[in-house]
Amino acid sequence: MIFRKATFSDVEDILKLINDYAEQGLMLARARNTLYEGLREFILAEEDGKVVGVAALHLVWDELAEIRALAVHSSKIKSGVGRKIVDMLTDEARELGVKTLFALTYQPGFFAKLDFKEVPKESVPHKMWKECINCPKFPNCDEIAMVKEL
Ligand SMILES: CC(=O)SCCNC(=O)CCNC(=O)[C@H](O)C(C)(C)COP(=O)(O)OP(=O)(O)OC[C@H]1O[C@@H](n2cnc3c(N)ncnc32)[C@H](O)[C@@H]1OP(=O)(O)O
Repeated sequence: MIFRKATFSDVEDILKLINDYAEQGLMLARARNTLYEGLREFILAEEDGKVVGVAALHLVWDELAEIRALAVHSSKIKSGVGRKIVDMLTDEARELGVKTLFALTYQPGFFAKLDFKEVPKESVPHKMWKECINCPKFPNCDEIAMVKEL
């Protein structure tokens, strides 16, 4: 398995991976245009030419960044792919000077394993929510806020 930055030729595979889970209500769906615009944020896992895992590091504000769009193919669940991708994005965040890394998720147990702590949504910086207005669930967010101080 190799872990690498995403390129244009990965877009359709990434969309399918994310949006299949979105249909099950496990994560938010992505539109093709936003994926192109944010393509440089993505790291993926590839095995036998197939994309089997993906996630993005999104910079939000001064020293603040988000792990988003994390998805591992069902055939590779619980084999360390998600951890490896989030660890790589965490290293990248550190290099950039990020001090607070967060995720909004329905999988707090996974993020807890990676030393993220659950926090009350009201306690997180307002800047963290600046893109929520574009979310179909706004203002009724039911995701859990997980934070890791770097
Ligand atoms: C910010 C966001 O994008 S939230 C969206 C998250 N994505 C989804 O829910 C889509 C569907 N789910 C998935 O794609 C995967 O199950 C993921 C991304 C949640 C986890 O990826 P995996 O590659 O299976 O996790 P990985 O194998 O690296 O697990 C790391 C550790 O977390 C544990 N773990 C994995 N998933 C979970 C979970 N859902 N709940 C609790 N613990 C978990 C593993 O057992 C492992 O523990 P260990 O180190 O003690 O062995």
